[in-house]
Amino acid sequence: MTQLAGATVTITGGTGSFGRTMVHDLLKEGAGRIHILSRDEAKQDEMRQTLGDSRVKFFIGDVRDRHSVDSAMQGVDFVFHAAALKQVPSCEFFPDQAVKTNVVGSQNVIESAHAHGGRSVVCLSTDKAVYPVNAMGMSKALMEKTAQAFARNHPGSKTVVSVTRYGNVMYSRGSVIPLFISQILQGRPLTITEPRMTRFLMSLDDSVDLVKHAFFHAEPGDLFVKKAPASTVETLAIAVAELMGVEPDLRKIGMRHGEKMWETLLSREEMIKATDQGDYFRVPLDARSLDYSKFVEDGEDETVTAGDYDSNNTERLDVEQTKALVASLPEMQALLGGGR
Ligand SMILES: O=c1ccn([C@@H]2O[C@H](COP(=O)(O)OP(=O)(O)O[C@H]3O[C@H](CO)[C@H](O)[C@H](O)[C@H]3O)[C@@H](O)[C@H]2O)c(=O)[nH]1
Repeated sequence: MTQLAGATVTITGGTGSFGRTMVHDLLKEGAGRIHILSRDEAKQDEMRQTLGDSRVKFFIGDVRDRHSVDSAMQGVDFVFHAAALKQVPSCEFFPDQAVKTNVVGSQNVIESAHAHGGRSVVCLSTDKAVYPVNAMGMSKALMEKTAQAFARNHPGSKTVVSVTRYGNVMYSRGSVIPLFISQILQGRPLTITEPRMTRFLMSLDDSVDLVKHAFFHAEPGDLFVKKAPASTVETLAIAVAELMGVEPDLRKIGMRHGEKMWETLLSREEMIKATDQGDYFRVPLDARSLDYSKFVEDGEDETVTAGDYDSNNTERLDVEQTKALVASLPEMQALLGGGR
């Protein structure tokens, strides 16, 4: 029996793909109550009917509204904070909205969890928060800083706040694998932005593992990433085409606005401090309390020699390995098993 048995868990953004995967897992683990806080009543209703489990309670609200956050935190033990604005273009056009949800909203969640005596808060971040080039990544980077500042400024708190950073989720809504599949089904060429571009490849189950690892192992202000392989987009396109039984027909469209050639899960400054925990890297909080000298007068020599952990230098999958990984996804198995 894990520590989740009988526990009350609040999930913000609980009707999204991360939230749903987490709910299924928590129910299996014997969680006592699960509080879902989210904005969309239709999605909540659909989820309520599909789950049919009275342990899951639904709260309509918005992380921007502290009062609504408080109502979902009654009796809470664990908090998984997944609510976010995460689309690159919408955050680019409305950065103030990204700040309200991703930064101010996260602060509300953390402070509310603290006020309600929560044991552990895990905030979901993204590789796009490292060396960010777009407003989505920048606002997520500030969310991370907000979580770490809470830990630094509340040393005696019984609420442990940590961050998990995540790469691309394979088969998530609007992402490139379902796009390639729909292009294949329509007999169209696969659009590739830039063949050499690399991305970490992760599954939703990996994310649940990472969050649970953080729930139980985090010290205040810790940041965790799960090690993951990567492929180029060209390899990914060929792999999907071959799995679907068609000749790869690729059309290059060029890099899109606000994207990078590769993503970084840990910067070199973080890699210097990181400890290798097997499947995970843990980066402890930089707990120098308001020590301005480290930012101004004293540098660190190791920073020069250490390297990032990014989708170019992690394990690189070839076409066969990428096919095996994509074929293991439940969505892909349903598609291939059901015929085309
Ligand atoms: O037609 C396309 C579309 C995408 N890609 C490439 O495929 C990779 C993955 O693209 P996704 O769109 O699946 O993922 P992104 O890394 O671009 O980011 C996506 O996931 C983010 C969350 O991390 C945000 O939700 C964002 O808005 C969303 O586009 C990228 O290298 C991209 O350049 C192509 O080759 N062809």
